[in-house]
Amino acid sequence: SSSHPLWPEIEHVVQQQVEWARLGLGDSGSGWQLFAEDGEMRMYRREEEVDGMVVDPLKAVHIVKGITGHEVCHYFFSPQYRYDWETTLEQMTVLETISEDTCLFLQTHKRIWPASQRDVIFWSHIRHLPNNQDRDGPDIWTVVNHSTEHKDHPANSGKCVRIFLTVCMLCQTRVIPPKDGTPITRDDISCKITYCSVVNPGGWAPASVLRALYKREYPKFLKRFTAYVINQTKDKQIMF
Ligand SMILES: CC(C)(C)c1cc(CCc2ccccn2)cc(-c2ccc(S(=O)(=O)CCO)cc2)c1
Repeated sequence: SSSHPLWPEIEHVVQQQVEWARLGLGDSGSGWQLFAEDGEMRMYRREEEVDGMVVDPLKAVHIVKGITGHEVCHYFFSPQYRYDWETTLEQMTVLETISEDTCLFLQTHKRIWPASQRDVIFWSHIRHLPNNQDRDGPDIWTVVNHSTEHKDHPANSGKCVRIFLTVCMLCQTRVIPPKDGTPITRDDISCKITYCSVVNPGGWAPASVLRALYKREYPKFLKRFTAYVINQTKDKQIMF
């Protein structure tokens, strides 16, 4: 509900992330390095450090056939599916259901050797930005996850190092209606995904270790997640 204390921050961060995700990668001078490619998926990162810690922003663009942006965002946002696709997840708790499109999560992730175990608290918001203003404008679905504090779970109070993240999953659905006017099937749809992520690993971890971990884990994550959505939706009615 828009009266929740987090609402102004949610509104601001969602607008900012949608703008950021919709920006291209700029010219080569903007520092984005292509570090992973797999079929239609292209993953870019920039090398950035904050207080000596690696916080390399990541931007991935992927085009997936047979699913819609609404379906991608539905499976990314909804807590009930997360253990199916988030394999680094050890424990997920919904601390608060702020509204039907906004939740507060506490997640502990499995330890990724040699870094120590991490946890994260973030709000997650799903939003449909229809293109009703101009017909051929993009119809966008997005999920934004952004770290926040919680009075009952102070950072670094237990066994885990607290990480901080901002993640935006932005999707644009493309439909090519069949010429003969027959109903649209999954062969006629595709989804352009822009996934932006900045993960601050919290406690100190060697830059080389983190960069190797990011390089290995991120491509796996996006491939696994999109394959999961394809598999979950293949025999279901299209969710536009
Ligand atoms: C390695 C990397 C892929 C960057 C990574 C490592 C870890 C585990 C914690 C961690 C971080 C840094 C170093 C070691 N372990 C967590 C995450 C992470 C967590 C959450 C989300 S989310 O968008 O909120 C989807 C819901 O889970 C995305 C990414 C990423």
